[in-house]
Amino acid sequence: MRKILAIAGSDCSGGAGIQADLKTITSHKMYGMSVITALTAQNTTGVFGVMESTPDFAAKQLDAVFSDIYPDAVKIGMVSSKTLIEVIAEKLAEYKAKNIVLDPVMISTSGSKLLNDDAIETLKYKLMPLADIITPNIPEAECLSGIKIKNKQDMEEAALKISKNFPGHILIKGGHLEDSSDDLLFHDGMFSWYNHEKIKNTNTHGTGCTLSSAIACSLADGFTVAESIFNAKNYLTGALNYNLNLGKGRGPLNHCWNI
Ligand SMILES: Nc1ncnc2c1ncn2[C@@H]1O[C@H](COP(=O)(O)OP(=O)(O)OP(=O)(O)O)[C@@H](O)[C@H]1O
Ligand SMILES: Cc1ncc(CO)c(N)n1
Repeated sequence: MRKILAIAGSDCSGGAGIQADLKTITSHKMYGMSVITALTAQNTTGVFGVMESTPDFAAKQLDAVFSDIYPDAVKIGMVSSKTLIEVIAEKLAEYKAKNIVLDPVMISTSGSKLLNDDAIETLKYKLMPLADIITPNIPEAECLSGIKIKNKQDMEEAALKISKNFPGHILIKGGHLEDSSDDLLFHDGMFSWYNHEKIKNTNTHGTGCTLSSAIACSLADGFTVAESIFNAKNYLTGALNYNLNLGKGRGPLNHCWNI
């Protein structure tokens, strides 16, 4: 049984965060574990409150997991503060965690801030170096690169800029583009595009969390990063295509589609 650890925030409405991660991991028939970095009060319409874990308590959770059931892959999502990022980076290095997928969560689909401004540098220089792959969406790639992204050419330019500080795989997700949702992978000087038909479904809450967890599952199974992205996109397409329609805003995905 493959074991996957998700380090992320809780979304009480079940669409994003730890809930999306654990649903994705279970749908892959793997064993999911969680280190919860924050509780959020949110639903399909917005984020109404955030209560962070203390850094000490996050460290205790990481010790409890790593000292007992060593994960085959780790997905990192929402980590909102500098001190939390620091403690997570220290623990992942101490335990020599492998197959690390970092989704640098900054803002929710509904537009709420999930990362403090003073934590961006720590994310860039302490957590990113530990990751095998980072999966920023367009606003996150803009923040990491300092480039305004309006089209696919800008995505390539942003990836090149991010690669100056990060040698791993950079997947810029295109879900926020108007006329496509193509994702760009940059690694070792090479661009690869994951072209995909844009599905007519506005219920996209948790797509980013789902994609990064699904990538972690395939990495744990021994697939390469490029293969893992391909598998994860297939999983995500199934969950989006189901057209689940819950809540009054941007609803969640259906993780039961392939069980
Ligand atoms: N309408 C769509 N049709 C097909 N794929 C989509 C669609 N919307 C998003 N995706 C895919 O979902 C994944 C996540 O993309 P997106 O850019 O929305 O991430 P995100 O903003 O981090 O997600 P989240 O809503 O969880 O914050 C990408 O692989 C993207 O291509
Ligand atoms: C807890 C959490 N993590 C990530 C996101 C981004 O979708 C969210 N909305 N909530």
